[in-house]
Amino acid sequence: MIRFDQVAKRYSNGFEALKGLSFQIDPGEMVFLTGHSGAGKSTLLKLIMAMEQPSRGQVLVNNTNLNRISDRQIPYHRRQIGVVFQNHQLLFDRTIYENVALPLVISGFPQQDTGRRVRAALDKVGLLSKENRYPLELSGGEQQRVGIARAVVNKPRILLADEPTGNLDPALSADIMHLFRQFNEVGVTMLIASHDLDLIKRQGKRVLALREGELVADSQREPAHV
Ligand SMILES: Nc1ncnc2c1ncn2[C@@H]1O[C@H](COP(=O)(O)OP(=O)(O)OP(=O)(O)O)[C@@H](O)[C@H]1O
Repeated sequence: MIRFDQVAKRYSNGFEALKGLSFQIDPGEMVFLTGHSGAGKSTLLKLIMAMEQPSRGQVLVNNTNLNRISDRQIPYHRRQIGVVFQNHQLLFDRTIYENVALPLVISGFPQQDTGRRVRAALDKVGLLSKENRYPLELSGGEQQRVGIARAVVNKPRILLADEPTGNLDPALSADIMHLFRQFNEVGVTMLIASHDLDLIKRQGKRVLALREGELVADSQREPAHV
């Protein structure tokens, strides 16, 4: 569950990126977040990750109020959340296997079980045969799928994606959406920030629309109009 109660975010330069947002995403939902460049989408995702703190209001994730968690609890909180970025942020001097294993290594996951988990994640994204290759030997769509395998290797209950199809052509973007739906079908809560309104419309899922830091539409309650 993700809940925002009257959340505002003012950056230290005084800019108010979010202006009093309230919404709730239930476990197992798949929701899109849309809005113009600068509308506040990445800020909203960073608040869920506890990478930024709200300047007003509260963010709750799985019943934990992020205003109240200590620095020590933050790594545990982040382990429950997988994140997929537009530019996938892979390490180019490491193999596909090593890139996907990284979150497990960081969290101290037992080494003897790492191979099984990494291969299960690579299998889900259809890249099991490429585990010994390096990122630059893969296409852009394949690199993005490695980023998704890395995001799900910890089996997070929540998956966030920030413009995950921004660099991909329509066919590859549709493949990525198909993968996301498969994760959602096994219970992963998904929040996907995207500008691609056509792609979003085709998914037939709930859409939250931001404009200048305000929630201007929630398609569960009214038709989205951005
Ligand atoms: N650390 C920061 N300090 C000051 N202002 C910031 C900071 N991060 C973001 N902003 C500003 O907050 C606003 C919202 O940014 P944000 O990245 O959340 O938007 P976005 O909707 O994700 O945009 P895009 O689609 O272009 O990534 C922008 O005007 C941005 O310049």
